[in-house]
Amino acid sequence: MSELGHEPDDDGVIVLSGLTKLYEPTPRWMRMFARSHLTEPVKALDGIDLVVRPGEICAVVGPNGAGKTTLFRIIIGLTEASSGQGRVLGLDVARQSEQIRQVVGWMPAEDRSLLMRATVRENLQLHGRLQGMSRTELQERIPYVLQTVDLTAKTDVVIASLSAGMKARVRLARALLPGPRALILDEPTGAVDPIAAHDLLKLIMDLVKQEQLAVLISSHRLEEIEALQSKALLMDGGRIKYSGDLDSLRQKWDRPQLELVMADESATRLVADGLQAQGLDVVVDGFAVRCRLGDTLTIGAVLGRLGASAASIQHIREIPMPLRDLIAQIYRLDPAADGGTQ
Ligand SMILES: Nc1ncnc2c1ncn2[C@@H]1O[C@H](COP(=O)(O)OP(=O)(O)OP(=O)(O)O)[C@@H](O)[C@H]1O
Repeated sequence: MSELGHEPDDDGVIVLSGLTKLYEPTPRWMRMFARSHLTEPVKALDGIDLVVRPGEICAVVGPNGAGKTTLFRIIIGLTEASSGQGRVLGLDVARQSEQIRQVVGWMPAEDRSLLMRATVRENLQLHGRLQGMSRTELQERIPYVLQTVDLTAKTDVVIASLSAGMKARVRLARALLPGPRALILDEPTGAVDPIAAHDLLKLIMDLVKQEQLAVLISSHRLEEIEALQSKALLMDGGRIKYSGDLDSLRQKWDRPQLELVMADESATRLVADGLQAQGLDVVVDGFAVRCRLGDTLTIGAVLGRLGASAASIQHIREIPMPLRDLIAQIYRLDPAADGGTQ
């Protein structure tokens, strides 16, 4: 085992196994003092297994309360797991959180963690010092991380005057300060407009490639997750609904739409009627007819049954399901999806 506890036969940077978190009810005596309290235990995580390797992005997706933030907080040692094991580069999340924070960059969801009246440099200096970095280290590292996130020109500007996109990049720069091997990004584009969000994600993808970082990222914007070409961990009520790459998820659950385009209205009507006669739900849009085939029908069989009217079809294409529909389908329809594959 190396200085960092890395085990040579283990290629996962982040390795979680059977991670469980139970938030206990607030003790009775404390309830009257607490702003909010729990009367029942809450199982926020229930047996989470995950491996994220160097150069890999894993998107953690789930509705509010699914357990995403709890998972992240356990990895960086802000919350203790109730059972199971978590390792980052072989370091134990429960016992070695200080060392873990030196190899993991954490980007929290909100700007609240930034000092609004201090400059970008002052924010990074404060954060670095709190993380135990020396002044000399910071003198070298701050210009480097600001250049990485393209904020050199804003080094001595106060945070309050920056756009939401720039503030997000400051939070990313802060996560990069220790020269991390892994990044944990909680809703990095939450308050950011779509163009700045696109640039931020592009930056993250380039960084992952160049520095072979292992990344865990949560986002409610599923189109962003698709663009990241990441693995996905779908969570619900603290449990895994699916774990694996997006291509396999598509292969397993995608029910693409079939679009047939004809040259005129009468041909369109004929084809639409022919599809309806096969029991398909049909949408007509101009001279295009769209339908989903379901699990059992093939395009060949459908066209064969259309008979002579198939000759009037000018163009056929399959339209993949948008990722949000695909994921919604997994959450809605498929209890058997629980646990998925790695
Ligand atoms: N400190 C806490 N004490 C008690 N319960 C908590 C605490 N933090 C989270 N929970 C509960 O644990 C569950 C998971 O919450 P968590 O914040 O991890 O989910 P999330 O997926 O990050 O949600 P969101 O998308 O809303 O941020 C929820 O039921 C939440 O109410």
